[in-house]
Amino acid sequence: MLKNLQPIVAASEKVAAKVSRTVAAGRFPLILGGDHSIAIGTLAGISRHYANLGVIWYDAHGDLNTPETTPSGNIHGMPLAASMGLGHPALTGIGGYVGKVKAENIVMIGIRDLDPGERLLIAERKIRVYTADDVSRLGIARVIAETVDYLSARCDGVHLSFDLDGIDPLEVPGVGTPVAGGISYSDSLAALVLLHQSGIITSAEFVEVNPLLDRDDRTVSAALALAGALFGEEVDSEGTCWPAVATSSVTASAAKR
Ligand SMILES: NC(=[NH2+])NCCC[C@H](N)C(=O)O
Repeated sequence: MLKNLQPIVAASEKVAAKVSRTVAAGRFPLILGGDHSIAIGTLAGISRHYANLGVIWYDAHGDLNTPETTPSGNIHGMPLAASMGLGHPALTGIGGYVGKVKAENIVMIGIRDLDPGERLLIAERKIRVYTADDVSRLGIARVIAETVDYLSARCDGVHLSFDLDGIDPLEVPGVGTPVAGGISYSDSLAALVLLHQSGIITSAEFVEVNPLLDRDDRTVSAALALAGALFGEEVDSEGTCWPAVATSSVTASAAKR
């Protein structure tokens, strides 16, 4: 059983059409979710403009389930599979074509919660994965450098699909499916600075921000700072990004007075 299939199909078609127009107009599509099912629409809208769209999937989860493998029926666990052409035809066919992303053009970062069917798919299709543990072991700078090298050699555009649950939930609690042991917020911010410097990112989305589950707006602020970093906003020595802290530092210094 797929939960909320019809409303998600309708929303995905709308997102796909709008995002496609944005790319066609030569502008940078930035999509803010919403749960990760939104990626079905964004990738459908973007990929038609590229021969080999690369995807960086920054996430705790694989989101590679199909109706056969899903443990929950939640479509936000399926967007990457659907974009590869696997799953329910109503989802794989969004935008009027099937197969938006090729397995060899995907790099997953932060992964630490995979269902059995997802593990199988990753192994079969040889999808490139950096787990959260790989990031601690290799360092974020090396992971991003390898990702940039790998994708820039084969892709004519790169979409960043950034799920806030890729970051450790102790730092960003406002997500629906938190998994312990995530990438630190400061490493994540560093990743976005490095991606900005690489110049390879041609579209991006930030998803799974749920203000109802947030504490002290931490997740909302993090998402704003990460998006800012992707566009070259300055990050200070503490790893905070100016647009997100501008108000809070003013309040903090006002409070001290
Ligand atoms: N975008 C997400 N938060 N996905 C979580 C997916 C969790 C689980 N693997 C499922 O398919 O139900």
